[in-house]
Amino acid sequence: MSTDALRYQSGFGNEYATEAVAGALPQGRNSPQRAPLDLYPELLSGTAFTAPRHENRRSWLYRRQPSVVSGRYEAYAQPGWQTGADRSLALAPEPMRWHPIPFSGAEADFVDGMHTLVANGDAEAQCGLAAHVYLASKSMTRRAFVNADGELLVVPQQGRLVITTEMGVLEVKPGEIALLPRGVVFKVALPDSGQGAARGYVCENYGAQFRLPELGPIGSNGLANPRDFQAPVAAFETEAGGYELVKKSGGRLWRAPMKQSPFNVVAWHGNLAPVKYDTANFMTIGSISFDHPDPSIFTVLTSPSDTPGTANCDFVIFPPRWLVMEDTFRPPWYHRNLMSEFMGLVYGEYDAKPGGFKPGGASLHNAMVPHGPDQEAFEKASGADLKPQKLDNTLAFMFESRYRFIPTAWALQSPALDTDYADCWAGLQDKFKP
Ligand SMILES: O=C(O)Cc1cc(O)ccc1O
Ligand SMILES: [Fe+2]
Repeated sequence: MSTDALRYQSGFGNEYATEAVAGALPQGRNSPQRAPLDLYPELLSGTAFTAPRHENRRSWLYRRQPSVVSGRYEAYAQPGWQTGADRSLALAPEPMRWHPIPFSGAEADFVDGMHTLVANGDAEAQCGLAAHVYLASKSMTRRAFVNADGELLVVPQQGRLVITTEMGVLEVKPGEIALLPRGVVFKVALPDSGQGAARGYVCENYGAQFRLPELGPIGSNGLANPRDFQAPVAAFETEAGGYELVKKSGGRLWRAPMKQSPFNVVAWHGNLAPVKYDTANFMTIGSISFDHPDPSIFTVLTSPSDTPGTANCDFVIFPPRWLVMEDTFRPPWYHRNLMSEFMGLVYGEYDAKPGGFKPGGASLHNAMVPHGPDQEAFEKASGADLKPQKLDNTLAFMFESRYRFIPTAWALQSPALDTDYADCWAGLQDKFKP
């Protein structure tokens, strides 16, 4: 598959249709007695057949061999990739933070380089998510991956990724994100690997699929606009030879040999598709009067739970923006939240933690754990001249969930764990003047 001139189809959850060879898509029906070019029709369902129409996601793939043609699976060891909450862990209800997660020096591809930092919920119960960091130094070549446990939201922090999927190729760089549906086979190449390894964050969402948030009184435009999402056009590999398919299923990894490339889809149509999105296209809204608004105005995608407004996961970004609020403490307020907050930083500085939170690091503020600006941010913002100010060259993000996140043993034992994190608030004085 050539990546010279990647082409995309615009939109989020619309009915895409694409063929790498003209005439490969059947017309007027999905499954003719013999499909054009003798391809095999295969249905990929991302929701139950009977999901309401506005939530229903499925695509028809027309391929040289159906996915069922596969060797036998055997267990595959990847101890870094954990699934669901480990409730045996007694964890003090304290704020936690990690310095940039260091590269170990060990050669690893995107799958082997995946390390779970925190997880909640239960993949079998289809609720919750894991937040992973990938540390990858080599491309996947004759190796592909598929996840039956959840969809993957990939947030590159360092290095570009070329993500070859069954449905075509996506290229993403830091500042962009990729959303890979549950069940779609993909592999990840590192086009910049000569310049060092690739690092980024992944949200593995076991729950309802990410979708665009409701806009309410904002109206019919704004935040992440659907047309800025890009799905790939159909593309398939022609090189002969086998593959290893690694599959995550039931919290375990498995591998099977395949005689053919799984990237053999010649055409597809439907509304279930991998997509990419450039956060530079996010139409950011903020206060033009006073007060710091709730960060829900920065929601890019939301995975709802069965309680309205109480997300399984909100993917929220803190992009470059103007601050103009009058008589206002402009950074985030001190707060305690019912929801649990996992944060990462792609580049720049985060205004609540200008010194201590670094790109490639992470923080965790679980339900009702108090947090807010560190002392440095508090003092700067309480005395600042409130002229219009551009927060520029910055991109932080949050995976916010109704379920408490449990760090993994790997994250707790990591040298990147910032054991002095709470000291950033220790100097805040009682300045009350009765
Ligand atoms: O805690 C954080 O840094 C994230 C956050 C940002 C914000 O602007 C308001 C609330 C909130 O939880
Ligand atoms: Fe917060």
